[in-house]
Amino acid sequence: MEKKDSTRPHVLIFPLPLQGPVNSMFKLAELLCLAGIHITFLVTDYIHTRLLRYTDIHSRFNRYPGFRLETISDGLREDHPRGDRIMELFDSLKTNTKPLFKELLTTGSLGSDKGRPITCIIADGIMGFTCDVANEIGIPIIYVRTISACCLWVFFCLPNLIEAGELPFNGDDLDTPIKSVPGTENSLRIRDLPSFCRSGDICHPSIQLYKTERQELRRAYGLILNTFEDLEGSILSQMRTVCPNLYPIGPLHTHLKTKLAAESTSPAISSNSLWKEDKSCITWLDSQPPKSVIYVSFGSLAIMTRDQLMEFWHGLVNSGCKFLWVIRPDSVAGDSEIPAEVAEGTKERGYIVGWAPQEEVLAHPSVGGFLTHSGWNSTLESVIEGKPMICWPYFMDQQVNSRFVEEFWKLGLDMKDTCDRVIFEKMVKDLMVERRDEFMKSADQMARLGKKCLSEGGSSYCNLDRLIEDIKLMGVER
Ligand SMILES: O=c1ccn([C@@H]2O[C@H](COP(=O)(O)OP(=O)(O)O[C@H]3O[C@H](CO)[C@@H](O)[C@H](O)[C@H]3O)[C@@H](O)[C@H]2O)c(=O)[nH]1
Repeated sequence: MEKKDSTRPHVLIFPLPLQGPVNSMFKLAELLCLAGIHITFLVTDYIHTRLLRYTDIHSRFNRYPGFRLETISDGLREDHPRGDRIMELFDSLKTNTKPLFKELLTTGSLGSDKGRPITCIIADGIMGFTCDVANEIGIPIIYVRTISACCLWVFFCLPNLIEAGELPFNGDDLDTPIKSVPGTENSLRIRDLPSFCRSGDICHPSIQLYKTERQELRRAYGLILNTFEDLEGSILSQMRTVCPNLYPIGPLHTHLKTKLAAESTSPAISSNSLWKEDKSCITWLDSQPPKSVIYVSFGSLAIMTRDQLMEFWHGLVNSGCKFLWVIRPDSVAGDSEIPAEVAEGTKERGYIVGWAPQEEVLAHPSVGGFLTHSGWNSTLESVIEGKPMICWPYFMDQQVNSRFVEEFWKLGLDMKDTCDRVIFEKMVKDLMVERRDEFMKSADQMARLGKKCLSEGGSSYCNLDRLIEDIKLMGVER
């Protein structure tokens, strides 16, 4: 018998309002839409304004009649530098957005999509207030974390690190090995832990926030991760000992492309970018020899000093490699203009844009390597395209990711804690020429495994099927 509309699954998706998480949660939303699940996607007003300005999000989701975009306030002034002062954003979400979220779910329009109530919430696990509300009103919640499993595992182990006296760190030697993160074979050093772990203060707000992740994530029905077994299997096994119901369904962007291709549906032409994409760089790449270009981008939040910019510039020029460099207008501290020397000198050797269509860039045959800040989306996008990386982590999970790239996965070089033109020049030459074969062997293999896990019977394919089944059951049970 046909189920009544009111028992059809209707998922509310609420991402953390930052570029990386919004990006991957849209991919997840589209994967669920393809499975016939109704989605209400909740974004903050700030994110909504940028999506309307830089994407054609509405026409893109038009093909899914069950998709709706809704907005909520993050409680901050419009000109607040959210990306720069993330803890203030977190605090405001908890204080100001939480009551609005509850109101939307209990009295507002969210639950009234033609009589189809919300049957499941999928929210970023760092926004624990969503779980408070979900539990209060009796809606099952599944958490998502859009960082790597390896970083999340370090968060899970923070209480162990504190108990063992490895944190707070009051020493001088950042190469001190870490012993209280099982499964990492003592290969992590203090410098490879999330940046806030270097603080000698146990009361540091980030330590206080992330040390509760293990308990926090266990409050939810399960945890969705944008990763895959062949990449992070040993860490996922460790995580399952404390958080058994994991859904590793990544890499999400390729998972979506694979599903769309299987349905003979054209992939989305628009992106989820919160900046204006400059597609002219693709034309420039078209004119370059295969694998000759190093792509340089530090994601949506990282900020460098003018000195650091100049060190990178000289290193790139001295390496003799062509480069494509994303310099966001807000990415150089105190400077919105690219120095004339850099702009002028780049004409011969490379191309600079304010924001690139990154997935397309990394898939381009002319790109041979990636200088990245090691944000998790960028890392996965590089892994799946088989492009080796030089990692210059800026903060948080990026410190852990960059260590895994070099030490565990052998996919590139970790340049954390230094920004020196000579070191960088050598690394570019190693990545692109001298040690190319060594890196390409691991990169090709991991890219192959990353695609295989998305084909029928593959781990991410099966985990997505399981997630969809579980969501559908929640719809029937409510
Ligand atoms: O010119 C550009 C630069 C980036 N991107 C996209 O922007 C996203 C950037 O995401 P990510 O690489 O994860 O970096 P951040 O924007 O810095 O992401 C934040 O969120 C991530 C988790 O989602 C964390 O891993 C990071 O540490 C955190 O800084 C990626 O999908 C890129 O494809 C573009 O489209 N064009």
